[in-house]
Formats: sequence, structure tokens, C-alpha cells
Amino acid sequence: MEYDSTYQQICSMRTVQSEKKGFFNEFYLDVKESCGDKWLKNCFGQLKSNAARVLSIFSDREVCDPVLGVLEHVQPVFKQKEALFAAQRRAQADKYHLLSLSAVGDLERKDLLQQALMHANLSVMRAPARDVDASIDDGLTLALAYRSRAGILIALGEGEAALNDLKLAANYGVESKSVDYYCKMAKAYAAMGEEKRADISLKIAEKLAGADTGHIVACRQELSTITPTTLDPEAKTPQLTHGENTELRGAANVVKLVETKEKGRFVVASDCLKTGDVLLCENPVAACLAPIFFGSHCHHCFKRLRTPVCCLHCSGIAFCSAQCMGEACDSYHRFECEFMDLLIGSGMSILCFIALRIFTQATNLEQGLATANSLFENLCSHEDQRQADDYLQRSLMAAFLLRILQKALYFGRRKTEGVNPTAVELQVATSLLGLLQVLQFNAHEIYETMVTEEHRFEGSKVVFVGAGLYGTASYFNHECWPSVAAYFVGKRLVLTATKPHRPNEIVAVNYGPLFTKVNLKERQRNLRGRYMFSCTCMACQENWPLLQKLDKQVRFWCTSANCVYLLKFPKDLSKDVRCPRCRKNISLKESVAKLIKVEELYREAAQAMQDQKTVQAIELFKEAIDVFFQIAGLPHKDTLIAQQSLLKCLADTGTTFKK
Ligand SMILES: C[S@@+](CC[C@H](N)C(=O)[O-])C[C@H]1O[C@@H](n2cnc3c(N)ncnc32)[C@H](O)[C@@H]1O
Repeated sequence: MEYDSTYQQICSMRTVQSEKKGFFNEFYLDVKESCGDKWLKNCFGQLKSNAARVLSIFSDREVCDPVLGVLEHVQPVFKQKEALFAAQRRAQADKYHLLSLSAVGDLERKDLLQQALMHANLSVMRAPARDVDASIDDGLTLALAYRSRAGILIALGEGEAALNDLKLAANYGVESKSVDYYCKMAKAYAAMGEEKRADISLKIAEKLAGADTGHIVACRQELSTITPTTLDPEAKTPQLTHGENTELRGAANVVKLVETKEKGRFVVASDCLKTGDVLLCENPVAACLAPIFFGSHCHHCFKRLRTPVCCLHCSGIAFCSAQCMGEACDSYHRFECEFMDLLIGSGMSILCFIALRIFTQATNLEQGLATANSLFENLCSHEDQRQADDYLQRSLMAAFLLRILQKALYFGRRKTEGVNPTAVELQVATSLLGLLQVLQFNAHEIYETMVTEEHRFEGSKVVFVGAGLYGTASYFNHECWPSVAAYFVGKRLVLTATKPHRPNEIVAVNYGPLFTKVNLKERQRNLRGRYMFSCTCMACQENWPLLQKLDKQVRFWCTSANCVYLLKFPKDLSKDVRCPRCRKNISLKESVAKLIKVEELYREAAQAMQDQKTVQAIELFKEAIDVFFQIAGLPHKDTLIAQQSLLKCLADTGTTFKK
């Protein structure tokens, strides 16, 4: 396999930054120009450790001036709150809400309420914390925004979301011992189907109202018209087959880790596996949402947002609940908050966000260092194959991320405002550099499935919303046709077998290029460039054709005991065929009969998908694929399609979103 170093360099660069967007690229090119090729190759390129590289860019006279000069200017850049804007949006929201009361027909009412909700969401996002701007709404803009939105949500029948907003409104200063508040509570509970609680809330409202019963009568009338709405059930993670592995966290007890010189460490079956066995359910060590989804997904759990809850300080990100907000803001977000737009504006890749997150989410500096160093020691980083250029770019990114941490007071109040790192800061930059290497080869893209209102499968689309680093999943090697389906429940990665495995057979994921879509040459170039290895999987060894070029041919296993050989479909089924390996005459009649049954099951499974019966389709695919692999081997067009369909069905049990 020829080695294309330029392509490898381009691939590698993209894992750090965008070439087109952001200021980081210019910073890197400026530093590179000022240090010159000679220094880069003969000095920096000769350094043998990350610590030496980091030290070099902060202290070698060839580079340190432009580095320090730029980093000195790092300042907070983030989306600020704006009370006036928030109050105006709330007024708009209230206007649409009011209009909805006199709407003609349900459609118009819903439309007006949706518009009201949109304005209320903006109001929530931009409202400052209590008393930050006392000149507007007496400093209660945020509380009023939540209260307004609660009213709209009640009208939309979204009781739980309304109740959450009411609680937030009270937390942020709205008078909660009022008739209006308890009437709203009663309606929210009623929409949730919680009659008893609705009743109690109404009674409290009655007590507070005293003789003034007008509000209560109206509320009672409204309550009688509310029909509880049921929410779609949330996706659940499946059970691991035979429980959790004691040595590989998050993996099932039916796999193990092995190592060879050519392929490094990789996961194999430790037992016989069946199609559909759940082999891994793992939470990420760290995961980050891609910036383009900051407005549509929860920053913490990646759930799609309907009623965002905001950070009290910035307007750049949103959460699905007060709980997610609390967890994030007590942890990583307190350091990232004021630098979000700067990070985005730098053009750095999502992998750099993850590297930073490993530190910002740690309970303390020592824990951050310990996690980062253990990841660098335990995961593949291809340290020996990197070029000086690549190291320079990553070292500069590490320095930039360190500067963010300095400015975000990650190290507490520093003695000086200067960039020059202290000893412990140098250790952090060194570990960041290690993470930037490890993440390149080990991070997973996180996706959700977008389904249409009409059908769960037709027109469904995979949407990549972020990326994460998974400790155990990082040990799975690639094959150009994977033996597992990878899907997500929130940020949790699930790997399920899409074929049966024999003991010691590799359990392979796919890093991007599938043989069904990308030809051998392109795949090899891609894998060499992006992951620095040459693939020797069966699809590559036998140069399997692309799916569209694959005919209906099938190869059957020789049926004699202990013979492992794939035979072509017999020309004449009534006659025995001679196996070239074991030299025995065998009959393939039974195999052909089983294949006919398999094809029938594939058709039934496809019909179940058509009928949107996901669980039934999964069971049928599992049964059929298991039988297929007993009698025959890949590539077989219908089985490849069945495996792909099984992946779609499994992903449908994970995180989905209705457009
Ligand atoms: C996510 S890691 C997988 C675990 C890795 N083998 C290890 O020892 O840490 C990705 C790296 O594994 C190696 N790798 C993955 N699949 C491979 C394969 N089919 N053959 C050889 N090496 C492979 C490549 O070096 C790749 O960059």
C-alpha cells in the first residue's frame, strides 16, 4: 500500500481545526512561518516527548514571541444576556398567547401558541439572572419569562414542562404564594393526569383567594376541559448479554481483549455470540455537542430541546432541564461559559472541545491530569508516525486551550496575568497535547435518528450531533463490513452483534468507509490517512464488489465436519459437489432449502419494517441472519441489506427525533 503523506497530513490537520473557518489556522500558519522549516525539522521535529514539545513552544526563541503575543490577547467572548430584549420577547409571547384564546379553530390556536412558545423560549434564553438588571422588570425578567412560558405550555397541554417552568419561575423570584401560581400548578398537574395533585393545588389557590372566587371558578372550568396528554416513552439502554465484563467496563461478559503485533489490541468474542447480542453499553469519558446544535439540543445530555433552560450567565447554550443545567454549570460549564464563542470562533474541531472538557469536568486539577494521562497511556496515539508539522499544530492548540483554562481561573487567581505557564500548567498543556493525539483515533461520532411524521424508516436520516471518547469502545478495531451495529441512547453508545461470532472471532466496528459504498483503493487510502493502518479484513483481501455491483450470488460453507471452505452455488442441485479443500463430495440441498427460508424471513422482516413494527422486525432479522451464517458467507446482497436494516431498527430503539 503506497503511503500518501500529504493526504495523511490533511486528514490529521482536520482533526484539530478547520482550514477555512476561525482564527486558529492563521495563528498556526504565522507561527510556522516565523519559526522556519529548519527549526521545525531539526529542532522541534527531533523532540521526543510531549513535555519537551510544550516547553519548546513557550520558551524557544524561534516560536515563543508569536505564541505569547497571540495568547496574551485571549479574552472572554460569549453571548451575553439582555434584559430589555428578553422583556420584549416575553411581551410578544404573551401577545400570541392572548391571541390564541380567540383563535378560530384548533389549527390556528396551535399555530399561535407555537409562535408564543418560540418568543417565550427566546425570552428565557436572553433573560439575565435575578437582580442583574434591576432597571427592567425589577430584576425579575428571568422569572417572568419562565412564568409566561408555563402559561403557554399549559395551553399546549404540556403539563410536565409547564410545572418545571413554574418551579423555575418561583426559584428566580416570582411570587409563588399567589392564586395565579397555584391555579397554574393545578392545570399543569391536570395536563399530566395527576388529579390528586391538581386538586390539592386548587384547594391552596382557593384558600389564598378567600372571598375573591372569580379566578377559582374560571380555573375549575378550565380544569374540567383538560385531557391529560401522554408523552412518548424515552429510549432505554438494553441489557448486556450475560452481564457486564469485569475487565472491560461497559462491555458484555461474552467478549475479551486480545493483542497482536499487526493489529494492536482489539476485541474478540470469548464465547459463541448470536445476532442481536448486546456487546457494549458505555457512557463516554467525555462528550461534546457540536456547536451547530447548541440552539437545538441540550448541552449536557444531547436531548432535543423543546423548552430550553438557560445558563444564568450566558445565552450561548441551552439545557433540557434544571437538572442538566445544574450538573453542567456546577462542573465544566463554569470554566467554559465565558469562552464559548471564542472557542467556536477559533475554528477548532470538536475533538479539541473534548480535550478541554476532560479537564473542565474533572472534580479537580489532579483528577483532570490523572484521567488525561491514563487515557494517553492506555489508548492508541500513533506517536511515532506523526510529523513535526502535526506536533507543532497540536502543541499550539494545547497552548491555546491552556490559556483558556488560565483565563477561566481553572488554576485559581494566578500571580500574574502573563501567559508563561507555571510548572503545573505545563503539565496540563502536556496532557492536553496527549489527549489531542489520542482523540484523533479513538473518538466516536454521536448520532440521533431523525424520523418523519409519516414513517419511522422511510425518509429517516442519521444526524451527527456530537462526539465522545469511550474507554472500552476505543479498543474495537475496524473492518470494512462491521460485525456490530453502533447506535446511541443519548450519549450512551450501544454495540449489538449484527452476525453470529465464533469464539475468538473479531468483533469489528467500522471507522467510516464501508466496502458496500467505497472501493478498495479509496478505503485503504482513507484508513491509512485517517487512522494510519492498512486494512486486511475479508472485504479488502477478497476485494468484494460495491453493493450496487454485487449480484445475487451466494457462497455456501462446505458441509463436511471441520472443513472451512466457501463453495459457489451449485449449477445442478441434484448432484453433489466436490469441495476443493477437504476433497469430499457433499450435497448442498439442505443449505439451499435453508437459504430459501432465510430469504422468506428477510421478506417478513422487511414487511414488519414497512408496518413500523420495529421489535418484530428485529426478531425476524436476528433469526434469519443467524441461519444465513450457519450455511453461507458474505458477501451476499440480501444479507448485507438485512444487516443494514437491522442497524436501522436497532437505532430506532435508541435516540430518535420526529421532524
Ligand atoms: C480505536 S483504535 C483501536 C484499538 C487499537 N488497536 C489499540 O491497540 O489501541 C484505532 C487504531 O487501531 C488500529 N486498527 C484498527 N483497526 C485495525 C485493523 N483492522 N487492522 C490493523 N490495525 C487496526 C489502527 O492503528 C487505528 O488507528
